[in-house]
Amino acid sequence: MSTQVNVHQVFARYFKDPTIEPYLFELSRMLAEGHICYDPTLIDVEELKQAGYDQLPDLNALTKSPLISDGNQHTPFVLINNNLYMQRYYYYESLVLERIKEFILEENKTRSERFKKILDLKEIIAGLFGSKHMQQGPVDWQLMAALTAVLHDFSIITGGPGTGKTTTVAKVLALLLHMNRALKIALCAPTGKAAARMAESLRYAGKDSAPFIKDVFEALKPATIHRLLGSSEHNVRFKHNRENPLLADIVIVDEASMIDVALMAKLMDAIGQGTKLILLGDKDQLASVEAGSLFGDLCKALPVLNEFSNGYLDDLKSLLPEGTILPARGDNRGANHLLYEHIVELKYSHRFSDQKGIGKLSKAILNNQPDKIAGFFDNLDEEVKIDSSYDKRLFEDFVMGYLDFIKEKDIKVALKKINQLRVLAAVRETAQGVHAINAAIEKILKQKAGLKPYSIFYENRPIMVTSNNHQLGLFNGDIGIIRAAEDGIMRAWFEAADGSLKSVLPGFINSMETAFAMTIHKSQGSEFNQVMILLPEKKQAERMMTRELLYTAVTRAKEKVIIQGSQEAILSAAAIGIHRGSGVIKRLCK
Ligand SMILES: Nc1ncnc2c1ncn2[C@@H]1O[C@H](COP(=O)(O)OP(=O)(O)OP(=O)(O)O)[C@@H](O)[C@H]1O
Repeated sequence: MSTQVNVHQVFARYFKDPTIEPYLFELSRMLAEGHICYDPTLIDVEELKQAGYDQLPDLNALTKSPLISDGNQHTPFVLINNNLYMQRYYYYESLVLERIKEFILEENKTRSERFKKILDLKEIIAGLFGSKHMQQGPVDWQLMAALTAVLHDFSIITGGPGTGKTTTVAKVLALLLHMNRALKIALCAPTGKAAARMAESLRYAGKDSAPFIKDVFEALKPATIHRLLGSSEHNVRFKHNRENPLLADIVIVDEASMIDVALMAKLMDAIGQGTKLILLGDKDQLASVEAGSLFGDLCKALPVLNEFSNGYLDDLKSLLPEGTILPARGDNRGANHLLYEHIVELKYSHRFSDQKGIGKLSKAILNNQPDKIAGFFDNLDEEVKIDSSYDKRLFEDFVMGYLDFIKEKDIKVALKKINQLRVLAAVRETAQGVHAINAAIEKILKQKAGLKPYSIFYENRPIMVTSNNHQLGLFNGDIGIIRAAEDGIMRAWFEAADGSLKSVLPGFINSMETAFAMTIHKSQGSEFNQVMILLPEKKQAERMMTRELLYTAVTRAKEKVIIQGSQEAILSAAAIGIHRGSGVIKRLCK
C-alpha cells in the first residue's frame, strides 16, 4: 500500500465509523485528485480492494450515519443529489451557487429599467461595434457578450485564446463609463502575470477611445484575487468579505478557469449588492490546481450556450442598428435555467486561423480528432512542429532563443524578452520533467552563451515566485530575473503591475524556481511567441497527459509551437478528457 493510500486511510479512520469508512477513504482520494465530491454509487470496488477494503458496506449506511446530513445540519460530510462532499466543499459550492442566484434574482427586478438606460447608448454601441470592429460570421458574439454583460450583474464570457474576451470587456467598460464616469473598476486574475496582461490588453483595446475612457484605462490597477480581497500573512480571513464587501461597481475576473472552489466562494462573498461581476476564461483550459473546475462546470451547466429568448432578442433589436444580425431563435431548451442568457461563448479567434497551425491543432485536440492531429505529423505546417525523436539539436536551437534576453542590457526590456519563449513540461520529475529540463538548459547556455550557473542567484537566472510574499508585493507565478544592480549586488527584478521596474534582494523571496522551463499548469495565464512542449515518454504520458493539458500548452504559443513527444502520446492525450466531480451541474438544473 502506498504512502498516499495511507494518508487517505488515516483520514477515513479518524471518524471512527467503520460502516462508512471505505466511502470516506474514497472521498479523501477524490479530493486529492481535484474533485469536489463524488457519487458513491459509482465507487471503484477494485481500487478499494487494493486498499484493503474487501467488503463494501451497504450504501444505506451513508444515510444512517450521524456524520452525514443533507446539508441542513452541521455534519462533517454531506450527501446530496447522490454526491458525497466534505462539509467545507459543500459550503463553498453552495455559497457560489447562492451568490449567483442572488445576482440573477436581483437583476430580474430591474431588467426593464436597465434596458431603458441603455437605449440612450444606441449611437455609442453602433460606434463601438462599427467600422474598425471585425466580426467573423453573421452573428457578432462579441456584441452579444458585451450587451449581456452590460445588462446583467452576473455574466460569463468564455472563449479560446484571442477570441476577443478582453476587447469585449473594454467595450463593456466604455459603455458603462458613458453611463457613469466615476465607475469604480476592479480588475483581477488568479496570478499577477495574468492580471497585468489583462490591464495591458485593456489599455491597448482602449487606445482609440474617448480621452476620458483612455485615462481610466491608463489608470487601471490590476491585482491578483488574493491582493484584491486583502489577504494578509497574519489572518486567514480576507479583509473583504460579506460584512466588508469590495468597494467597486464592477469586478472583472480574468482566467477564471484557474480559480478553485474555495477562492471563488470567497470572491463571490466579497462582492456586495449592486456590484457587477464578469468572469472571463476559456472553459476548455485546464482546471484549477486546487479542488474544483467551477468555471467549466458553470459553462457546462447550461444545456446550450449562446441561445437567447425571443423577448431578449427583441429588446436587443431596439438597441442595435438596422440590419444587425441577431442569433437565430432557438428552441429555448435552456430557458428555465438560472444561467440562461448569462453566458456567451466567443467563437472566432482573431489570433489564430482555424485553417492553419496553432488554431487548427488546438481545435483538433479539443475535439479529439486523431486524423486532423495526425495531419501535423508530416511537419509541413509553419506554426507547428512535432518531433518524435527528441532531437537534441532542435532543443538546443530553441534554447538558444534565450540568448536574446541574456544579451539585453536593459533589464526592463530583458524582462519582456524572457517572456518571448518558454519550454513547457507536463511533469516535474523524470528526464522530461521541469527540473531536469532546467538543468539541461543551464548546461547548454553555460557552454554556448556564457551563462554562469555556479551559485543560487546567478546573473540572468530567470525565476518564478512559487508562493505569495505579501511584504515584498510578490505573488505566486510572478516571473523575474536575477541581475546585479549598479552597486554590484545581485537582485531579483520584476515588472510591477503599473509596468515599472522593481527589485528585491533574492534571499528574501520565500520560494522560487528557475523558469527557463515551467510546468504547463504554471504557464496558465501566460502567453509566449514560441513554445516548446516536452512530453514524457508514452507510458507515463498516458497517465499524466490529458486533452486539457495539451490544449493549454499548445495555446500558450502565439507564433510557433514545437512538441517533442511521440505521436502516440499526443493522440492519447487528446483522447483523455478530465472530469472533475462537482455538484454544480445537478444543483443548477434543479
Ligand atoms: N472584433 C475585433 N476586431 C478586430 N480585432 C480584434 C477583435 N477582437 C479582438 N481583436 C484582436 O485580437 C487580438 C486578441 O484579442 P483579445 O486580447 O481581446 O482576446 P482574448 O480572448 O482576451 O485573448 P487571450 O485571453 O488569449 O489573451 C487582439 O489583438 C485584438 O485587438
